[in-house]
Amino acid sequence: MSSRPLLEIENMSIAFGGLKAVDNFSLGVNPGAIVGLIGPNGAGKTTVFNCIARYYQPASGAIRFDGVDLLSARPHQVLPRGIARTFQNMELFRSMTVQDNLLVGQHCEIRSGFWGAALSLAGSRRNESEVRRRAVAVMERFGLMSFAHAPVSSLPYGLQKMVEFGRALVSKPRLILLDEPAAGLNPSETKELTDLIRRLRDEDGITVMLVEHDMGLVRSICDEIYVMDFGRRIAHGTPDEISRNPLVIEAYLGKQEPEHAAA
Ligand SMILES: Nc1ncnc2c1ncn2[C@@H]1O[C@H](COP(=O)(O)OP(=O)(O)OP(=O)(O)O)[C@@H](O)[C@H]1O
Repeated sequence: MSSRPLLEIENMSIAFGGLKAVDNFSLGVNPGAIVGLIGPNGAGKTTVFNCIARYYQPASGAIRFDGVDLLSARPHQVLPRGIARTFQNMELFRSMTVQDNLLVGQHCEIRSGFWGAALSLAGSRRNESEVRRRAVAVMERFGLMSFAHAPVSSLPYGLQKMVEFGRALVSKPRLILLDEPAAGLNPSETKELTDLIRRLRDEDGITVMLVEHDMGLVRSICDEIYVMDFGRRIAHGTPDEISRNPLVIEAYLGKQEPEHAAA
């Protein structure tokens, strides 16, 4: 295993108007790790993801992926570099089928646009069939095969979340960013999700970074946890260290119900 972090964020800051959403934040995610990013509502977690995904441009600081500067990348270059993500409020094409949702966003690999179709380029056909093969493999793994041709809107919420998760995997990312993957799931779906995330790391070697409010899930699968409050990093450590950290307890108890933080 390489000793260099796969993802490094160094002293990153970004403000919206006068609000420092992320304030001098640093983090390192080692290859093959499952890393949690937690904190009370509005702490800046999704903003960190949006900076990594290049939706937001930090005012200062650095982000490196596999040792290479990521801040010079445009949003559409992030997936080809090996970073995929899911969204807090699922961004799916609800009237499209499950299979088509899995293929959307893979256009960096399916190069069969106008010229590909017009010229019947062998290379573009090969790319397309490879991406389709991977989409089928993801549907099989996620129990979505029987819904392949159903519109996403016809699926129960838990399965819709699986579609979004699955879509992030079709590109075979090295790092996946999961934004509240367990939100809205019932306990048995959360258990399935937990097993799935663990298997992706153990069997596929995918590095995982997740933002999540379900502390049971975070504690059970994360190797390390970073805690944010008011845009700043207030703690970093193992799940046990984090659950005993007075700053973390104070950040949660000050803002949320005690049982939420202590869970
Ligand atoms: N595009 C934006 N414009 C203005 N303010 C923003 C923008 N994006 C985020 N913010 C603000 O930045 C702060 C951090 O937001 P962010 O969504 O990153 O928090 P979070 O930790 O993900 O919260 P939650 O757990 O509730 O999702 C919040 O005060 C939010 O209102």
